[in-house]
Amino acid sequence: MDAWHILGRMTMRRIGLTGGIAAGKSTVASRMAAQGAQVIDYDKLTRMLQEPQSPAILRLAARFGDDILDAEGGVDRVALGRHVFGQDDRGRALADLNAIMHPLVYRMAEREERRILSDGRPHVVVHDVPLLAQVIDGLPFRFDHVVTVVAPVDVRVRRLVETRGMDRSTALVRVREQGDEESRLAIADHVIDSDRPMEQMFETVDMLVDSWIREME
Ligand SMILES: CC(C)(COP(=O)(O)OP(=O)(O)OC[C@H]1O[C@@H](n2cnc3c(N)ncnc32)[C@H](O)[C@@H]1O)[C@@H](O)C(=O)NCCC(=O)NCCS
Ligand SMILES: Nc1ncnc2c1ncn2[C@@H]1O[C@H](COP(=O)(O)OP(=O)(O)OP(=O)(O)O)[C@@H](O)[C@H]1O
Repeated sequence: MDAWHILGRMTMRRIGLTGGIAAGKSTVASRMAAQGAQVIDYDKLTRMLQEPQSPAILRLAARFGDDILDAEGGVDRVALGRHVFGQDDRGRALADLNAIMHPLVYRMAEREERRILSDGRPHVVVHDVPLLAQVIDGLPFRFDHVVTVVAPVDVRVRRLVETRGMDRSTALVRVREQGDEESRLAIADHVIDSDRPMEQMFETVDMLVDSWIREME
């Protein structure tokens, strides 16, 4: 183990955070940040890597065609989504998308973590990864704790309808597409139920962040 990893272990707690669509993961991540945690948002990293000039662009266009590009030369995510999810060879297309995106996303996450730790102070670093249960074995990180945010299917569907303007049947399809709640629960050592009043949920989040800070003392 090199000096960097020894230093990293002494000065950080690394947390994996996940949850199905509309389960409340972003709400929990924001609360963790407000309590002093540093959050690395993998969705945001993916979107940055799909902007013009990114090293992912040429490879995505070579695999999926120039029509996945928008007028500025970034990725048109709706068009890319159609290529990936709308084809017969969906499994193959998804594997190819992952093979292009994942190494780049992980490298950015590693860089971001190094930047956070560079002040030499102890940090709770939260990796906010929507598909954590699927990718956890391939990540170049091991987590001290994994948190999964959950809510019942009907609550998540209602949230998608009320806050994201989706119709009920589309919302149900989106929730079911991400139906693998069991694997999200299997990797978790803490489960946060977002089908409780916000203040109660925040109390749980605050207690967890406090306990991780104490683990570093
Ligand atoms: C395919 C893309 C362009 C579609 O974008 P769009 O904004 O239209 O939809 P959104 O991101 O909300 O995804 C739609 C649905 O597909 C699922 N999905 C997206 N990417 C993946 C993936 N790599 N594997 C399995 N399911 C996926 C999501 O969970 C969601 O339910 C986008 O999801 C994408 O770039 N995915 C790759 C993500 C990735 O590799 N992330 C790395 C971090 S682990
Ligand atoms: N405890 C709670 N009580 C009431 N509403 C909540 C609670 N937790 C989250 N919500 C609401 O649920 C909705 C979805 O939450 P959020 O955006 O955090 O989900 P998400 O899991 O990040 O979703 P996605 O992965 O789709 O981005 C938001 O409108 C949020 O305010």
